Amino acid sequence: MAKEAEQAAARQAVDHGPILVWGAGAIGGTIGAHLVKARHAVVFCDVVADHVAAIADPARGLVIEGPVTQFKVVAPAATPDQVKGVFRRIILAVKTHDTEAACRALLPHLAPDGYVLSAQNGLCERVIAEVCGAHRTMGAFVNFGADWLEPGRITYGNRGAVVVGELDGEKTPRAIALHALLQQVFEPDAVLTDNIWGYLWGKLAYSSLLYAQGLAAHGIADMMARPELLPMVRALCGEVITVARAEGVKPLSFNGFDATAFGPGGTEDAARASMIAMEAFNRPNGKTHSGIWRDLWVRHRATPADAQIGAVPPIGRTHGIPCPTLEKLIAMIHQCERGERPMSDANLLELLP
Ligand SMILES: NC(=O)C1=CN([C@@H]2O[C@H](COP(=O)(O)OP(=O)(O)OC[C@H]3O[C@@H](n4cnc5c(N)ncnc54)[C@H](OP(=O)(O)O)[C@@H]3O)[C@@H](O)[C@H]2O)C=CC1
Ligand SMILES: CC(C)(CO)C(=O)C(=O)O
Repeated sequence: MAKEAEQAAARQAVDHGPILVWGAGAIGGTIGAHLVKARHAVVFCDVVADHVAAIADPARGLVIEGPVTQFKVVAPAATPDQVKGVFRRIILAVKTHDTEAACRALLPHLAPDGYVLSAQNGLCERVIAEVCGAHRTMGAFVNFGADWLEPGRITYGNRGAVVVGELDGEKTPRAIALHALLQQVFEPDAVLTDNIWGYLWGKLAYSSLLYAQGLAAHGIADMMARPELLPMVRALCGEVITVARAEGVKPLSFNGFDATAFGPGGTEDAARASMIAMEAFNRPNGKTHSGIWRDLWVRHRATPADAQIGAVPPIGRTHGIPCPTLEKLIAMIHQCERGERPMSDANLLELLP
């Protein structure tokens, strides 16, 4: 069957009813707003009552702004206790550490033949599968940049990789349909993969660099432009990728991040080239600093460190793989959360092996 015909058949078979976006912040709000703009029925759910009120209010609405696009949509929105109905497609975009609580709250609204798509960082698909069932869990990897500014306002800072895939790698009709939908309404370069775990572990390795940036004053591109940090970058990514390989996962590359360069046999030259490529990807971006930096220094709230990169050292221990640089980074992040360590570019030097 031709690709277009296959996508159309898949859509007809599985695209029924409105999409519920659970967690309407930077990521959920940006994807959901694009769906609404393309005239798809979307219901937003978020715990921030004033954000919910803004999205549903024609006088306020959900505004997407920034260098990529600017528009406003108005859509039905509710706090978790107000959500009504059962949905076949739920996009989950809460912070990693809120995943289990959100899954338990959304469970009554998930159709028996529906699915939850994790538009998140970390290994959230494991948690969703535990609560909702593996057959009702779809994987996603997102690397576009967005920030929630205030109720009803989100900056879409830069395009980035968007990937979807079933946990077992099968190209099911629902995965084909969802991929086609995201390509049409949001990211033309969206990818349908048979190795979603490879992308998720790749993003975990990249995320370790985003956590490191969270300790510093300068942004992601500036951190990648510091050659003296190459050993830190190699140590952090190397630890994550070594654990991934022990788990039987082959981490994948994206947006300048070269998973091979940081894996077994990866050379210093290849790692340096990847740092340069990551700098080039991030340099023009409207989102200059990581979400972790924003949690620490703008929103003054706890980061998802333990639920995200913090998941790696315990998995490493089951394989006898130590992760000393990651553990040091997590401890430093917690010092920042407690107000015991100021933001400083010099923090990164402490992570040199
Ligand atoms: N922002 C970015 O550029 C990127 C983010 N990611 C990942 O995407 C995921 C979402 O992050 P992001 O959009 O930035 O986060 P945001 O904090 O902007 O949005 C999450 C929203 O979900 C709300 N929320 C928390 N708990 C619940 C719940 N139980 N039910 C419903 N809503 C809830 C939050 O409220 P409250 O604030 O009160 O907790 C917040 O409004 C994370 O895993 C992140 O790491 C991935 C790539 C890029
Ligand atoms: C910086 C970004 C958008 C990846 O490029 C990210 O994933 C984050 O802030 O958590």
